[in-house]
Amino acid sequence: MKRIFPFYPPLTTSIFAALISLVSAASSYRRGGGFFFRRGGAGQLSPAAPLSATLSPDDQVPTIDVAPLFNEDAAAEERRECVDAIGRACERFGFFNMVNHPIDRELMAALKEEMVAFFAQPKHIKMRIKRNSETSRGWFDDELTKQKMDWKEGLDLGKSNGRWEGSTLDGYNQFTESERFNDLLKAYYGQMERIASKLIEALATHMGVADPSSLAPLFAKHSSLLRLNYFPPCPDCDEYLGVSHHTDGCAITLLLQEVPGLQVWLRDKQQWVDVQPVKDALTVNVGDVMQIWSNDRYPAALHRVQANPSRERYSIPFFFSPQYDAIIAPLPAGQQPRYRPFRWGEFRADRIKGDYVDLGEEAQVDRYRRTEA
Ligand SMILES: O=C(O)CCC(=O)C(=O)O
Ligand SMILES: [Fe+2]
Repeated sequence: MKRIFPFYPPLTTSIFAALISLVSAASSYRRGGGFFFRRGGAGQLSPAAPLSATLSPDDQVPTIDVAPLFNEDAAAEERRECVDAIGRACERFGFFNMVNHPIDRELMAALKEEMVAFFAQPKHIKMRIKRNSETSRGWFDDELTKQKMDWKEGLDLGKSNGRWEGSTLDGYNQFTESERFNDLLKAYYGQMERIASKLIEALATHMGVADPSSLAPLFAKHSSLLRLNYFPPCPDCDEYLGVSHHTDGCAITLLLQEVPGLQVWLRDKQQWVDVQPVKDALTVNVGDVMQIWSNDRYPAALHRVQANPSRERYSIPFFFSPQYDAIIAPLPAGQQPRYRPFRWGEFRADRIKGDYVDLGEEAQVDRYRRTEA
């Protein structure tokens, strides 16, 4: 298969250092085992669990042309079809690939180039911006998902309360030493904000919210996270995953990925399905907040990333989350709400507590589920 990124020697030293590290940095955006996930025994969750051959082409994550959402001149019918396709994909898969999005291709290419150069630096340079007990943002190579070390490195950056500067419950940004890279990250983040807002509006439309633009104020001062992932080749793919199974704790995630490895748990087939990268597409998935807003109509997608024995992989998820003071509650009128309202910042703060100490199972949005529902 075509290598998308230039080859850089795997940074195995940092990974081994991470493996023997006593730091237990539980993920800020990880959890799994949602209520839709019926465990089929440990084997089903293990990295090497085989995919069954019973899938049909209908069971593949759909690719959707999203141009009508962004084109002012698009016919209403075209826009409706697009919204329908997105809604249906979110109901069944919690995932879709979107093509014909308006992201600047040159910006994407430049960002990828800088990302590869960043992770190729020696560990002691990356350590200068290591995330720590004061800030959840920066570089890391000690991510735990489901209390298990992920086979990857990452770099987290994002606005806090709508600003790049300052410190909030997520901590503060630690920028890289490359001004060009920092500028590209900010520019890309800006494009993600715009596209994610449109997708939120599309889903609000699909679920019949009276004013689909009414969610926009909940993101006015958001603290969404841009994460850069680097997955070095892994000598023991039977033992490790790039990222263990989890759902994303945001509203929706927009993911740039070019090398296979990502899989989603298909509930109706009770098996893992590859989320194949599509050229020039961005992959979108449903997070916990959207599950609650939709009152379970769009369940947060349970997904994982397989490790690869020979091939490097990079990915860039953008986790679009509401602002801290947003009250999250199911939106559809005329339905029994399955969750009680909660303040987003409270949940986020609890999740961050698990970042630096292994507190066992992380905070889950399921704690807001009404037992009588
Ligand atoms: O790398 C990917 O394809 C997905 C990564 C992911 O799920 C995450 O960072 O939350
Ligand atoms: Fe994820």
